[in-house]
Amino acid sequence: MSYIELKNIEKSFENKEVLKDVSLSIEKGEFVTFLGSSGCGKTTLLRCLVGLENVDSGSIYLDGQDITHVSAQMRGVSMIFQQYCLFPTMNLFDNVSFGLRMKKIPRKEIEERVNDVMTIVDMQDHLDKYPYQLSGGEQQRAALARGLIMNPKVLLLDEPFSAIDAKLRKELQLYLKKIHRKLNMTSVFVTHDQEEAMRMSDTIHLFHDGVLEQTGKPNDIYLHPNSVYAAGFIGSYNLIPEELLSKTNKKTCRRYAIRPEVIEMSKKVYVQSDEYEYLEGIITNQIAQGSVARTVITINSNIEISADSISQENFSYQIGEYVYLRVPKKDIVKLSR
Ligand SMILES: Nc1ncnc2c1ncn2[C@@H]1O[C@H](COP(=O)(O)OP(=O)(O)OP(=O)(O)O)[C@@H](O)[C@H]1O
Repeated sequence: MSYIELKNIEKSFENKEVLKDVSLSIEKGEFVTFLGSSGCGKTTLLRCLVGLENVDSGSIYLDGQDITHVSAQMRGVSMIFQQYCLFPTMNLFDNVSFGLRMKKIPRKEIEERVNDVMTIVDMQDHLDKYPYQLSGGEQQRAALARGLIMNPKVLLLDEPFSAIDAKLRKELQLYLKKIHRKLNMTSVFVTHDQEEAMRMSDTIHLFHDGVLEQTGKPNDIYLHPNSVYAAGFIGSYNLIPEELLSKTNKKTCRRYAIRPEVIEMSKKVYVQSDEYEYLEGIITNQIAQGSVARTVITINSNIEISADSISQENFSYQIGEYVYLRVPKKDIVKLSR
């Protein structure tokens, strides 16, 4: 049995099914992410895991124990929220030690544990400060310390960095990974940001409309999405109808997915080889994305394909220009649904 097992979880709010027969398992020490678009049920599943929501049916096991009906306080799971949820009238020492004080832990032990945990999040010099005296990133680190101090069996993080600017967010992501490696604490992270999920996770569970759509290692999901939804959500795949690729003129519902970065573009017709599929069309847009540039090519006047190249290569092309494309067949993903 895995460290955490969620079995056939169902949950509705006001007759709306939010979680539909969700089953997944998490290993001890793993960093997993629940990824999916807004409203797909990620936070609800996290709240069921921590015990803030009851499931309608299904079971939750932690470390071999059935905790489905165990109260949130008794589960040994800590949750860090998007809003830092620090008490504004308490300094950091009181904020971080709050849970231990509620448990009537002796003062000396509290001081030691606060010191340890504030050293881990690199905030040992801020104990006397109040939340309003801290930056957003510092507040989130203090919230993390408040979760860690309880020595939870599992740390749950609900979009903890979504209110933080892009640069600091990347720093905190690296920081959290470092802490995770150091403490080897089983962690479940919720985000709708695929890049964040790719960067942080050992395993990604991708959700769509209350259903677990795909589970895998970040690179596996990136290279082998199994559905139109997964391909659209991860890696900005181009979705191509079969008749366009195979040149058989077969009209099927089957779709293929191609990542923008595997498409090569040329002003001249390619010499044909069995290893490639070939397309051609007109450049209808160019989008600068820093070091990478995205070119949009319209094929058969109605299908748009994005191709990524390093920005400098892209300078030689113009909107309106006719171009030839080739795609290695090994990089074309056949979608099963
Ligand atoms: N307490 C509640 N009462 C009624 N509906 C709810 C409640 N909590 C969540 N929902 C609904 O359940 C659905 C899933 O919500 P949830 O917060 O789990 O989604 P999410 O994937 O975490 O989205 P986001 O990324 O926007 O937070 C949404 O339609 C939401 O409106």
